[in-house]
Amino acid sequence: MPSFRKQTDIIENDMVLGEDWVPEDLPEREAELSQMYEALSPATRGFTPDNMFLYGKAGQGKTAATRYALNDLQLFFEDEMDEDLTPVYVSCNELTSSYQVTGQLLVELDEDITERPNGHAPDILYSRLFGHLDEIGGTIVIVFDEIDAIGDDDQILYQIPRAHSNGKLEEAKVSFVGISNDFSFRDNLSPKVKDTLYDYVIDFPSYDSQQLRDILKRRAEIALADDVLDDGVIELCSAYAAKDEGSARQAINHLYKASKMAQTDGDHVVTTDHVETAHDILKRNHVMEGIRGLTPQNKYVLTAVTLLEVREETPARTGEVYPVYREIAESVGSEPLVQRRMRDHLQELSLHGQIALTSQSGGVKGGTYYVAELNTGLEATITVLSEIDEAMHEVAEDIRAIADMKGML
Ligand SMILES: Nc1ncnc2c1ncn2[C@@H]1O[C@H](COP(=O)(O)OP(=O)(O)OP(=O)(O)O)[C@@H](O)[C@H]1O
Repeated sequence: MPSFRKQTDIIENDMVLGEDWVPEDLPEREAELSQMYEALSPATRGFTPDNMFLYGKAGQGKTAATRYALNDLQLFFEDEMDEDLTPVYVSCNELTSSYQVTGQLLVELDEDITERPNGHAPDILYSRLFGHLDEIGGTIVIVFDEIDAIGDDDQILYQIPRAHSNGKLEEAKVSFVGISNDFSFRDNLSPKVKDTLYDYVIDFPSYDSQQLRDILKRRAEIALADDVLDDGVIELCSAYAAKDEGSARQAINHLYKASKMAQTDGDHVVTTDHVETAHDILKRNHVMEGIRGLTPQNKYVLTAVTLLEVREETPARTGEVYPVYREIAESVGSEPLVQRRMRDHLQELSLHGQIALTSQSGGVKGGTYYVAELNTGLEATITVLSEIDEAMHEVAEDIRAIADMKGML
């Protein structure tokens, strides 16, 4: 049973290590910020700022830079301008159409609207949106995070820049910042949207290990007590993040988790051992999140590959995975797919990173074929599979028993 015990004072400010903290300084993003300031600068002369798209992998400071620039512009407006600057942040995650994004914008702008409107004609929704924006007035910058979720349904990116000339907006000067991890999104916009946008496209290249170290040092100075980090802690957190995607979020999470562990253990110093353990936990959480998001069929196919793994029968060909998958699907009361469809699921799992598919040539008939093996931690995978439901729990625990017996865990 857990119990409370006296903790040491390693972390002085948890919020500084949290996701919403906006850093006071982003020296690694000076070049990107200066392009962003250029795009926003028309606002300081009373004109509509230019639209922009920010691209880069996860944790590269796109959101932090946007908040930083807009906070700064807001201060400028307070001191120098007769009108307000209003930033509006919308997460487009899971919003797959311009209609849904417009609905979400209405929810953000109007406190009386608690649910995204549904069933109205798009024009009505746009009129309501522009009516609200005009009521707010001044300069408004809408930040669309994960804008690529809308796919090719990109009307909203046409509506905003054209709203004045189409007579839909009278007062407010509105532009947007689109944030995305998908580099091809801007190129794949419809020609109508591309023609309308006067935009900046700003790339955020991935941080290297040295940059991640600098980011961590600055963060540790504000968040942690003095002299609580052992030699090598910052370096190890940065190295783990750099080895993956160079995400500052990942580096900060390693430091935060390791510091929390040291603190709850009653230690006075964070050591590289704490970082190693933090890394294992974060990696495991990541595996778990990935598996939880899979469809049931994907999970059965993954279970089959996991069983083959503990039987030491991987890498396995599709034809070898299939009977195992079939038996698992049937044992949990699900209709098995035909082999060809199951192969599609193997491919999906390989795209998501849970299994590795390697092509091999030769075989009886010649040509190439694929072999599959597990690409995630065995124990974490079995644990998540066992949490799906009662039937899967039994299957997964049988797999765990074999792995245990063979000393694989
Ligand atoms: N140059 C930097 N200096 C200090 N902190 C940074 C820097 N870059 C990123 N961070 C921090 O890293 C974390 C992730 O950054 P942010 O959310 O801006 O990434 P992002 O590129 O928007 O990622 P995503 O696409 O996943 O949303 C935040 O806590 C942010 O404050």
